[in-house]
Amino acid sequence: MTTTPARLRRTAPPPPARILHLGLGSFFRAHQAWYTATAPDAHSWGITAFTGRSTGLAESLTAQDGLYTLVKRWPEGDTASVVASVVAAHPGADTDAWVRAWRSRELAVVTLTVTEAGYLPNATVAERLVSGLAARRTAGGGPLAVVPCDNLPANGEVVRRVVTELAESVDPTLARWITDHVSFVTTMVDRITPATTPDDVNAAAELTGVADAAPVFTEPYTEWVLSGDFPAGRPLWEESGARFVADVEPHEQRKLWLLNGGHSLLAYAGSAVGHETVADAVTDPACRRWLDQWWDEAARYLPLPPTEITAYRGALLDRWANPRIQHRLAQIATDGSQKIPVRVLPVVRAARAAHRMPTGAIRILAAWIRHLHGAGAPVRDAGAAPFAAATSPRDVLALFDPALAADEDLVAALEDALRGH
Ligand SMILES: NC(=O)c1ccc[n+]([C@@H]2O[C@H](COP(=O)([O-])OP(=O)(O)OC[C@H]3O[C@@H](n4cnc5c(N)ncnc54)[C@H](O)[C@@H]3O)[C@@H](O)[C@H]2O)c1
Ligand SMILES: O=P(O)(O)OC[C@@H](O)[C@@H](O)[C@H](O)[C@H](O)CO
Repeated sequence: MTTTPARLRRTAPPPPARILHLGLGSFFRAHQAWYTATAPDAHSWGITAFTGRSTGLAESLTAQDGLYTLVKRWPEGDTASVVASVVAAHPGADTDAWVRAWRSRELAVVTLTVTEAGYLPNATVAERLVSGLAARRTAGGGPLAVVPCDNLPANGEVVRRVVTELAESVDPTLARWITDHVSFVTTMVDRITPATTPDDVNAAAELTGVADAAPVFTEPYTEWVLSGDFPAGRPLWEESGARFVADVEPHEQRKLWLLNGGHSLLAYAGSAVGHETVADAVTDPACRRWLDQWWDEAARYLPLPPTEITAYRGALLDRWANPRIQHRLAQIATDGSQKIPVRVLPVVRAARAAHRMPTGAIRILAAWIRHLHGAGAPVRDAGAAPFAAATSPRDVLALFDPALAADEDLVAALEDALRGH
């Protein structure tokens, strides 16, 4: 006799929705929602989450009361828990729910995971935030904190700038209200969370015996470093392992250059030699050599003790070698035009200022240019067109930064790398 699998259902009232999230996807559910759900005051902090546009995930989560299974993939096996912090899930197009959430007096924190491209001036994120803040002001709502959680340096400052500039152009009194009522928090986030596959959905059901249309698979490691004020309070995230610091920058540079820069190297150079996942590429001796060269170069400019950097590099190798995390290089390769400037170019500039030639960084740039012309992972990047149309390496550099294009030695080294020297 076959039995119908159990479904995820809440058995207790949900916590009040005091957090709003934009960018309901895998990473938010493995990271911010998990920190909230595992904090000792989880009963006081529920999350209303919105997708960018899609409807599927919001529908699946609504059908299971916002609950989902978080599977941690240890090298030796999986462990599962149910995350209960998401109390409502809406498609991004549900503007009524959006305005309602912003007008709520309970709302204290707004978190974001909208990809690097979401912070570009032509993206709709700033518009959505400004519309929400305007609705809040009209409703007489109180102060709150906006907490971006994308891989972007000084992400709090970036959001502050795009939101206040847009508000200023729409209604200068709204811009002043935002300055008085909204705190923009800067964060560094880390937890490798590949997109969930249909096989993962089956694996989660087998592991737990419960049908879940939207499980999330992630690595055991997690890190969250934050700096900024929370004028209306926040969950006790530090009890779940988050760190509150005066300056996020050194942590952010360590992570963006070593982890994300290393990922981009493998995504372009590793996929070009036939690798599909990070775990495959990192066990290839040639890729490891390229990685070590890039890490040695980037490490010179990190304002951190060498022992800390060495320990982080060792931890990264362990995390990436976990064969049970199927992190596809094609996923990491997306939106290179937004990622290269934050992951690679700061090291290029620092090296050139020190009269060094950053050969490891040049390898990443050359591999990315080849990728734009068909090598390795497919190109999925709305900003790629001008770079793909550039007729020389100098023109590619000029699109990023004219000062780099004026550096004759750097241009020559990039041309050499593209000729395969
Ligand atoms: N996956 C990871 O390992 C990881 C780790 C650290 C940080 N991040 C950050 O989180 C982001 C999302 O990763 P994910 O794995 O959750 O991806 P995902 O595809 O599962 O979810 C992304 C969500 O963001 C929404 N979105 C995308 N662009 C948007 C925009 N312009 N405006 C509004 N919403 C938008 C999508 O619709 C979706 O709801 C990454 O781009 C990265 O900046 C991811
Ligand atoms: O998520 P993205 O697209 O910004 O970048 C891809 C990966 O480099 C990234 O997701 C890392 O896995 C993550 O930043 C680890 O915390």
